[in-house]
Amino acid sequence: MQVKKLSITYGKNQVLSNLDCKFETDKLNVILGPNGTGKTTLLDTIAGLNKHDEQALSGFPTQKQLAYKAQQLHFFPSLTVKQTIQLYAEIENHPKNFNKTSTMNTIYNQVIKGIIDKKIGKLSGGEKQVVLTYCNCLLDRELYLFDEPLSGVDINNANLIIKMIAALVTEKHKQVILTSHDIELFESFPINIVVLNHQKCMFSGTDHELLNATNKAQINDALRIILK
Ligand SMILES: Nc1ncnc2c1ncn2[C@@H]1O[C@H](COP(=O)(O)OP(=O)(O)OP(=O)(O)O)[C@@H](O)[C@H]1O
Repeated sequence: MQVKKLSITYGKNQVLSNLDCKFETDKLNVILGPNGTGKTTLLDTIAGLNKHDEQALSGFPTQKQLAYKAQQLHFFPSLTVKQTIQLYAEIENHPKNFNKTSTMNTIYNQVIKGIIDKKIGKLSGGEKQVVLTYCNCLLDRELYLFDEPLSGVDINNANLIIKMIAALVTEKHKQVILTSHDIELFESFPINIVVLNHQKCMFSGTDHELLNATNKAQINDALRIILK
C-alpha cells in the first residue's frame, strides 16, 4: 500500500503536502507525529472520507473491505456489550460465524465475558475502547484502521488492545494501520513506522531501519532526532 504525492487541504489549511509513504502488509503500521500533523487526516483519506488525487493512493483495498475505528468512539449507550457484539455480527451478515483468533478468544474469556451484560454507556472509557476494538476485530475485512486506539486506556488494557490488533496481522494475515503517540508499547511486534511532521512524511520504514538511520538504540531517542 503506497501513498505518493498526497496533498490534502481543509479550506486554506494545507495539512499534507506531496506526502510519500508506504505501508507493509505483514506488519503493524504505526503512524506517529505531533498533534495536528495529519495522522487522522491520512487515515480519513485512506478510508475514502477526503477528496484526493486518485493516483495518490495505490494498493489499498476498496472501502467495503475496510474497517475504521475512529478516534471518537461510536456506540449506542443503552445497548449491552452482548447486544453491541450482536450488532457488529449483523453488519457482517454471518452472525454465528465470526472467525475469532485465539487471542480474541482469550480476551473474550479474560475481559468481555465479565462485562457482557453491562450497558456500553456505563463502561469506563478504557473498557469501551477494549469492547469496541474487540467488535472491530470481529469484522472480516482486508484492512483495519485504528485512530489512537490507546487513548485514555491504562497499561493493562493497552496491552490487551495491542494484542488484539496485532493478532489481525499475525494470526489472520490482515492489514492494519493505526495512529499512536506511544511507539514503545508496540515494540515487541513486527512494526512499520510512518512519521508525519510539517505536512510531510519524515520517515517510513521498520523500527530497525529507524534505529540504523539515526544511530540510536532507543526508538524514542530516534524519533526525537527525526522530529527535530
Ligand atoms: N474536517 C476538518 N476540517 C477542517 N480542518 C480539519 C479537519 N480535520 C482536521 N483538521 C485540521 O487538520 C489538521 C490536522 O488534523 P488531524 O486531526 O489530522 O491531526 P492529528 O495528527 O491526527 O492530530 P492529533 O494527534 O491531535 O489527533 C489540524 O490543524 C486540524 O485542525
